[in-house]
Amino acid sequence: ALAATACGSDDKSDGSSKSSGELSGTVTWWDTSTVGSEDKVFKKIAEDFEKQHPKVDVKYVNVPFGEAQNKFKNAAQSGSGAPDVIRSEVAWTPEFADLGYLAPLDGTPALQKADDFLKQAAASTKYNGKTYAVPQVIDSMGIFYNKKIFKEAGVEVPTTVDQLKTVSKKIKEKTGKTGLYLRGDDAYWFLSFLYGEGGDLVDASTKSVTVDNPEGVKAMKVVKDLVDSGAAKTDATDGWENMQSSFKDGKVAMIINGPWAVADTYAGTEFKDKANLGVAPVPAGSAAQGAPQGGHNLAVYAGSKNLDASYAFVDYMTSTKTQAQVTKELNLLPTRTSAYSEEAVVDNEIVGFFKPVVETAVERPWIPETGSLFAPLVTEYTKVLTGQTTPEKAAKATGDSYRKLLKGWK
Ligand SMILES: C[C@H]1O[C@H](O[C@H]2[C@H](O)[C@@H](O)[C@@H](O[C@H]3[C@H](O)[C@@H](O)[C@@H](O[C@H]4[C@H](O)[C@@H](O)[C@@H](O)O[C@@H]4CO)O[C@@H]3CO)O[C@@H]2CO)[C@H](O)[C@H](O)[C@@H]1N[C@H]1C[C@@H](CO)[C@H](O)[C@@H](O)[C@@H]1O
Repeated sequence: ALAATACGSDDKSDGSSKSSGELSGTVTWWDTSTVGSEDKVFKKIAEDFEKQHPKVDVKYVNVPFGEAQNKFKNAAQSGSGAPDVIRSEVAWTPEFADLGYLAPLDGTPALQKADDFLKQAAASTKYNGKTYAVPQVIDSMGIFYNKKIFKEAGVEVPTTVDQLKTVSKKIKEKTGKTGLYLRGDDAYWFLSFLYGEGGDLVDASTKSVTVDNPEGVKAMKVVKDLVDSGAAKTDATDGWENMQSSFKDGKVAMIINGPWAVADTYAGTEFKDKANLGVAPVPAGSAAQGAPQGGHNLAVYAGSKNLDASYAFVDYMTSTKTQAQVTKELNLLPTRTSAYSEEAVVDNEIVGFFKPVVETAVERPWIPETGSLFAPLVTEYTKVLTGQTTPEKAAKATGDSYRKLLKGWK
């Protein structure tokens, strides 16, 4: 069991007494994991923590990914209703830290064996020299493909955008199915094509906006061409559901996705036989190949009335053993180096594929504004894919929005 820190008075006004080092009180945890596939695993692990700390009551609250960020900011700002612990997406963490909403964790029981965390995962938890969260999962993206359809069409997995078009054409001819479902309502699905043209959204080292560089315009042309050529299909809304159901029902041969989608994908008719799911690197563009880095951290609300139990909970939820259990049950990638030598992780095929992908994933700038780059981008990205604007106009409009957001950037 996790020994609480022995310092401090036995009885605290906030009801979290630590007599004889025992933790007590309530820890409210906002989890953003996917309901129906991930949430039950995380809920069960939280209950295991309660068994180790009978006087602690973990109030598990599942808050949808699309709502949690603003919900937390509103609650933290108003000083009421914020949880003790939040599952803070990698881009939310620097923003929450900058706003003063997160408790620094250096030197607390929440952050044990800090050098055991992958450096890419730890990067999003550091802000102004302090650590404001503990990495829980790290992820990136790859091509998910249906081996049966590929076999039927007699094609190999594409390694470039050009091959993606050729392969999709052949799949259409041989099976009548569309090659790729390209998610059109979430700009995260644009990034690997942007990186493939040698572009990026911004360059934090020179404080310059780069999304409207020629590489950015080219990438917008690439994704437009995938849809216009019939290689890919897309939707302006309900992208997650449409992408997952098209792939799970065998209506498309490929999607681009990450480890967080594996549990849901395996529930599809096409993947009852898990061996039918193949995963491969995202296709290279004309200049480069690269996938974005994502993931989630656990952070403690600066205004928590039960810091001691919250620290212990975060440590438990991100421990080597817990990470190995999450990999075993959900195929998610650990953030602790030590977890990668746990038996359940060593043999995991999804981890085997995504570990090198994560290690070479394109680093994002962990500045407070980094998460805010997606809303203006998705507006233009969706319009390009649905023929409502041109690649040139979309890139320029996005760049202009970024220059308003990033004061003083070129
Ligand atoms: C627009 C958003 O832009 C950015 O988000 C980026 C994000 O930065 C990228 O990294 C990437 O995230 C990956 C993610 O890394 C990857 O793990 C996975 O996550 C899985 C979980 O694995 C799965 O367990 C489950 O949770 O489900 C998760 C999601 O499936 O997939 C994610 C990609 O989906 O892509 C995000 C963009 O989507 C902003 O950060 C905001 O989120 C912003 N939304 C705000 C917008 C506000 C109004 O404007 C609104 O008022 C606000 O309330 C909204 O918050």
